[in-house]
Amino acid sequence: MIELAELTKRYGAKTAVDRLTFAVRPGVVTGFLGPNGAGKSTTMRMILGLDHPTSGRVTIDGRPYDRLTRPLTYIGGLLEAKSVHPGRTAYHHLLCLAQSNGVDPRRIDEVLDLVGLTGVARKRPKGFSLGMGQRLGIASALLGDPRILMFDEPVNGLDPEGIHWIRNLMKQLAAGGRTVFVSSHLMSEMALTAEHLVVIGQGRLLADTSMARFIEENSRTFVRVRTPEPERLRDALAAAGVRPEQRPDGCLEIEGVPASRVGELAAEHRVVLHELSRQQASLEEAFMRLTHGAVEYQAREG
Ligand SMILES: Nc1ncnc2c1ncn2[C@@H]1O[C@H](COP(=O)(O)OP(=O)(O)OP(=O)(O)O)[C@@H](O)[C@H]1O
Repeated sequence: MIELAELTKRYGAKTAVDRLTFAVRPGVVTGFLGPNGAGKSTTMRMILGLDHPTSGRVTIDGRPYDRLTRPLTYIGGLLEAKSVHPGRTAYHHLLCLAQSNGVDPRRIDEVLDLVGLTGVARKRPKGFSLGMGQRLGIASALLGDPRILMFDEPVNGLDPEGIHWIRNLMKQLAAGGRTVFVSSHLMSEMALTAEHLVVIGQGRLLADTSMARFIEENSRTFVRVRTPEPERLRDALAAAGVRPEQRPDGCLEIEGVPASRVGELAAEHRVVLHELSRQQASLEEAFMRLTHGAVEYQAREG
């Protein structure tokens, strides 16, 4: 488990991370979201001991990162910035990490195989594509077979097959009881991967909740109906105290009543329906609604 308590980081007058308190628990993939500059990378760097908090603390299974012996066996991290020595082959990069963390070198072939880099193990990463670099970063994170994994934008540069692979890998790791904490700007991808969400804006915690609840609480859910007899349906609904809203495309929208009830009322009054569906906003819409006031860098519309 990763635990943050009042974690704060200031750069001069700029507060990048502002009293963040939350826990990332095992068993589910936890998504970490926030607009550009919200403080996600700074938070992740502090978790891995790469940046020192101005105040507050963060612990990995109860201990700060710099107090872990053989840290790679506790937490594996993939951060956006590449930290691969350009002169070493992929295999040697992993070997150095294994040796400094007391990891059995036999694990190297396992992780290279797992990320699909066995064929280029003896090549230098400077010739790697962005996607191959990401895969090597993921191999490094998995090397110590840690209970906690943290990925900053892991799908960056990956092709659709690679994205599918990393999504399933994260889900499998979580299903096996590991703690998986992942940031991404791709909302559709996050919606498919994470079960729990932590959302920050301007360094502050905005939400720490399940994916389903996050969407429900930050969006409008309604029933959409299309009928060739809108007046008759409107009367049938009005008789039951339900007031639909007419949309320019001819559909009716109804809030606060389940789709099943709308269908029953239409059936009772023998009104033909061409469409009856429950509409819920996407994660992207819910995210935009919640973070609207916390966006630091915003382009002008138009
Ligand atoms: N070394 C630094 N010195 C000064 N300011 C910094 C430094 N690192 C980060 N910041 C500032 O702290 C804030 C948070 O940055 P951070 O990179 O953590 O955000 P982020 O959520 O990861 O953003 P993005 O989604 O764009 O990657 C930003 O305003 C950034 O400019």
